Amino acid sequence: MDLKVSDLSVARGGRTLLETVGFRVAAGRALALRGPNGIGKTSLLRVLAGLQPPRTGRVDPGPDAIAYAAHADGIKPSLTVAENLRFWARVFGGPDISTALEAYALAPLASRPAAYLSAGQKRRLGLARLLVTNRPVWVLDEPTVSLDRDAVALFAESVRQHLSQGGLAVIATHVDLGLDAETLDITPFRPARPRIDPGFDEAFA
Ligand SMILES: Nc1ncnc2c1ncn2[C@@H]1O[C@H](COP(=O)(O)OP(=O)(O)OP(=O)(O)O)[C@@H](O)[C@H]1O
Repeated sequence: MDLKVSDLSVARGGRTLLETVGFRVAAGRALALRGPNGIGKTSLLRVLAGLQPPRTGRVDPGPDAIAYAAHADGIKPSLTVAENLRFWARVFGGPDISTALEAYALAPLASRPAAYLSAGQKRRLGLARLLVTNRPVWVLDEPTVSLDRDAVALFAESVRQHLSQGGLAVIATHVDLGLDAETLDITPFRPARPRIDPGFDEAFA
């Protein structure tokens, strides 16, 4: 399955950030989104994931094919690491959690409540969640923030595995992830003149 984005306009807080965004990511490929702070990378990813509507344009396939991982990873603090993963596996109809635990070296932490995890451990749990979603399109916002070098390597290996199984990934990042990814700088999609759209109903902002 390929991801096709066409003629997308992205707004945040009533302001159009990006216009006529278009790209295609083939199955088995990763795309790294680049651009300066505040350009609209997170906002674009939120549109891809269906968390906010585009002003114009299309994303194919829709949110049901997409697993999104961002800063607030939807981790339930009172559940343990294993319980969090089992919960998501049930919600998404995904596989057994053992692969996810192993991929992010989380087995020693399996019975620890998520509330007690360090920032990097939380991030590993949020990324491990992708592996129990069974979804082909990964949309990742700064996935390596808080990760140490070993964890970045685990992440890169996990993405490689996903791609080798026919998945694809769109990753907003400021760092080189060591992946064989194409790069798209979204700066040219900034509107030439500022556009305010006070009437635009930005649901789920
Ligand atoms: N809820 C919101 N309401 C209004 N404006 C917002 C909201 N969230 C973000 N913005 C603004 O929208 C613009 C784009 O933000 P976004 O987070 O998409 O940028 P980014 O490219 O991901 O930045 P960074 O590289 O710093 O993560 C910024 O100017 C930001 O201040």
